[in-house]
Order: sequence, then C-alpha cells, then structure tokens
Amino acid sequence: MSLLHDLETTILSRKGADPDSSWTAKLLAKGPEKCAEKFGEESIEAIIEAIKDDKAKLASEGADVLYHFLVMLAARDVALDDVLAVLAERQGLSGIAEKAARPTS
Ligand SMILES: N=c1c2ncn([C@@H]3O[C@H](COP(=O)(O)OP(=O)(O)OP(=O)(O)O)[C@@H](O)[C@H]3O)c2ncn1[C@@H]1O[C@H](COP(=O)(O)O)[C@@H](O)[C@H]1O
Repeated sequence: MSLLHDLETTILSRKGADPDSSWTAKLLAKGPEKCAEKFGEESIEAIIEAIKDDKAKLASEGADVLYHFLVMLAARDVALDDVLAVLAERQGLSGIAEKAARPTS
C-alpha cells in the first residue's frame, strides 16, 4: 500500500461522513462537479508556483493537487488503481509513439 492508496482509503471512508467534522466529507457532499472545480483551482495554484519557480510552495500546492485529484476520482467512483493501470500500460512507450497510436476521431 502506498501513501496515495492510504489517502484514497481515508477519502473513501469520508463518503457519507459528517461534513462538519471532515473537509473531505464536506467537499464530497457538494458533488462531483464541485470536487472537479476545486481540483482545477488547486491545479492553477500549483501552476502559478511553478511559473514563479517557488519550489517549496510548488511542493505544497502539489500535495493539494494530489489530494484533490483523489477526491475528484472518489466523487466519480474511479479507483486510483484504474489511473495507475493506464500509467503502467504506457510504461516503456514514448509519449510521441503513444500519441501517434491514438485512434483518430
Ligand atoms: N491532504 C489533505 C488535504 N490537503 C488539503 N486539504 C484541505 O483542503 C482545503 C483547501 O484549501 P483552501 O485554502 O483552498 O480552502 P478554502 O479556501 O477554505 O476553500 P474555499 O472555501 O475557498 O473553497 C483546506 O481546508 C485544506 O485543509 C486537505 N484535507 C485533507 N487532507 C487529507 O485527508 C485526510 C482526511 O481529512 P478530513 O476529511 O478533513 O478528516 C487528512 O488526514 C489528510 O491526510
């Protein structure tokens, strides 16, 4: 079990919990759209720190991004392992080759 899996387990345990006692429960109670919006906000804050090259703040905002990403996944019943499986499939395949192999729409 990785730290991210542990955090996912904690987040899933907050589904239906008292929103007054848990930030995660409060966020999940607002629905998947709000969770996605919050993930977007946190991502923008990380982008700003990356542009400013503030390494400490980027690490801090990066932690917020990972947490809110897991909350967004939980809100839509997507498991962290589903994301990791996609990453695992891509291992050893260059991004350029992966893009070229995508079906055209
Ligand atoms: N990793 C986190 C984590 N990262 C960030 N946050 C919270 O995310 C919130 C976002 O910060 P903001 O400053 O954007 O919040 P805000 O400005 O009040 O939000 P808005 O009202 O403006 O939308 C803060 O309340 C942070 O405390 C987190 N809350 C929880 N966790 C993890 O989740 C676990 C369970 O937490 P609870 O669900 O609160 O028990 C914790 O033990 C941690 O491991």
